[in-house]
Amino acid sequence: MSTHHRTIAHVRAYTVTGGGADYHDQGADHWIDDHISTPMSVYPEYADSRQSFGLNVLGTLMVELEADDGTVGFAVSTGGDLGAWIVEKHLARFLEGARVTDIERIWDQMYRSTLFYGRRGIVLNTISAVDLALYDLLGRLRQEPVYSLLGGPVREELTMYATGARPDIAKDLGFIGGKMPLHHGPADGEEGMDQNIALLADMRERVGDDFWLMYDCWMSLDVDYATRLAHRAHDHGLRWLEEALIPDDYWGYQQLRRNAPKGMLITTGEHEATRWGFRQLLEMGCADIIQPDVGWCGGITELLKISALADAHGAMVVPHGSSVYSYHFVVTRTNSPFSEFLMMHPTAEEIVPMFSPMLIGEPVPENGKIRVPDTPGFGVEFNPEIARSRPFTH
Ligand SMILES: C[C@H](O)[C@H](O)[C@@H](O)C(O)C(=O)O
Ligand SMILES: [Mg+2]
Repeated sequence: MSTHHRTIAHVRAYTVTGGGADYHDQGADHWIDDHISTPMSVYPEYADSRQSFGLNVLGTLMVELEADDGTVGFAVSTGGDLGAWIVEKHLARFLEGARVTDIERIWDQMYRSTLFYGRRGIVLNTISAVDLALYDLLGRLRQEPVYSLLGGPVREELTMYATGARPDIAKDLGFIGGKMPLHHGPADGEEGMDQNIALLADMRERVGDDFWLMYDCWMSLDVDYATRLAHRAHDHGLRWLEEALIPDDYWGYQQLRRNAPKGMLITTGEHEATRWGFRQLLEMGCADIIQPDVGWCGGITELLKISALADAHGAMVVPHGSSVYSYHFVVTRTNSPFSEFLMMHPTAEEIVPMFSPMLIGEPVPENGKIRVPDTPGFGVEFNPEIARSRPFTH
């Protein structure tokens, strides 16, 4: 029977804790939780650790789809119990019995049916996970990698930059640039601002003039602070300033991009979702690079639309994290010239797979490049040694 006639027989949603797709859920003493500037830094009791205000409360959501011939596709995103409930109690009805190839209709039904409580956030993370699982299933049924389903690769391998505390080590590992978390925001005053600049200056000294350095501000600044930071950081060759403001402040981003020194890129979109959210960013001229996370913005089905919109606006699309799910997309688009690799080693000194230890076969950069797996679907398997639970059924 051709794939076109295959239907989805079973939908199952599992949750997993301890790293993986919820990569912020790490142990103690990890660089990713070490006094990073956040929107909660205005409250001193939550300034030292993001886990202290609950960044890791969600956990990983794993969606498994089984076709009527027993073929199983899966995907993971951030979503935990809440996502599992949405899949089992609400979205499963649009999947079971539907044709595996009806991806567009399924997305539309998931989106429309959840509008009264959805639109973005956890609901879009969940819709994304289902959509990615559908692509994985379709790839496995057709025995093709997902990038082939998307029109095929436009390049042989991906060029990667690293996000972590040690751009100097990232340079030695062959990455094209290093993005550091910003440690101090407005609540830390001018002293904090000086420390931000001192760290950047120190890194610039270590990596030389040609290596890209970026600051990830994780939604924690205001326009005035971000503008001043951008101008001081420009003296040290900062390539881009990322997610300086809260995602809802489109007007602030518009102003910041106007204020930024010539040559410095303003980037955002990691916590934005759907073609409509990105339309707002693009039409208002908020960013030079948009950074949708394919596990949060609506999945591949939505990222295709977001990417086309961005292309027409002359903006690059450099997806946030999301491992194989973004690699298969990025390799098919000319307006996504490079990719992010999140350094999940506790001190960012070694390369470990981004969603480690959850996936088997997850590719890692070698000399700063990734070859996207050509095995069916996204080319990864769920690690059977990882405990998962199924909190709800239907
Ligand atoms: C390093 C940042 O604070 C975040 O943890 C990370 O998720 C991010 O924003 C990124 O762009 O990778
Ligand atoms: Mg970021």
